[in-house]
Amino acid sequence: MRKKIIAGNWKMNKTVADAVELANNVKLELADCKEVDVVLCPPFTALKSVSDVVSETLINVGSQNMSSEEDGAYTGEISHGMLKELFVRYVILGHSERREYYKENDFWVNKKVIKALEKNLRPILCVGEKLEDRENGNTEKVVEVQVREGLKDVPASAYTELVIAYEPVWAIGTGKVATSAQAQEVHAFIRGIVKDMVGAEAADAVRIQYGGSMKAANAPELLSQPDIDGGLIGGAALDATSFAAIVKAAL
Ligand SMILES: O=C[C@H](O)COP(=O)(O)O
Repeated sequence: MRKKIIAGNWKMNKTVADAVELANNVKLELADCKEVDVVLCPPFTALKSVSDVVSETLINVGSQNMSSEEDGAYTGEISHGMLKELFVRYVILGHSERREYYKENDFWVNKKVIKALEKNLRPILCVGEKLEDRENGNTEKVVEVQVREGLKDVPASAYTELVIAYEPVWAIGTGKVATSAQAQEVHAFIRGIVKDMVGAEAADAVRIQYGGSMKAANAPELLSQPDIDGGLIGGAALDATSFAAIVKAAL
């Protein structure tokens, strides 16, 4: 039985003061939540403060990116060591906004996934098709390449640690949520690719989150699908009550 995982991706929102307030409000609702893995992913600037707020709770902290390199002359980058020092446990990698606006490609995303696993951080690998891919019938083709390339050379034993987030780009921040049937179909497809890559045991163990306009109202149906193991939440994670309602839907 896979434990559900609900992660809030705060994206480029929240000053340190706002982040502390939000984390405190989430803590009031979810500090002792054992049944679901809860992860807060604030901007880099608020990681330390949010880690401090949730330090005595079961809530995890994640970052929204990570460098594939160790350290050195990489202006603007943040390394695994810097994140671990702030008690970061999860790293979102290959989010569609990074792929689209910062031209991150599967090669670099894969390097980051490998580095994160090597350093005992848990990658959340984001994959998903654009609207034109879906309209042209290319959803599976696009998602398959992102999964195979993003997870290239990852051993079967690591699939209990990593998380895949299926985020149809057309559903992100648009209010257009994939239907539970559409999402389930792609999640089952992704699990099939993992099975083909590294075997049935890893495919059964890997957690696959859905992301894209998930909120309290649609979460119960999405989360009741057999291959949907959680959510990567954007907009609805910026409010503690709505985020907590999604976590409660996963119980
Ligand atoms: O990382 C989160 C996703 O991009 C979903 O964002 P959203 O819930 O605002 O659509």
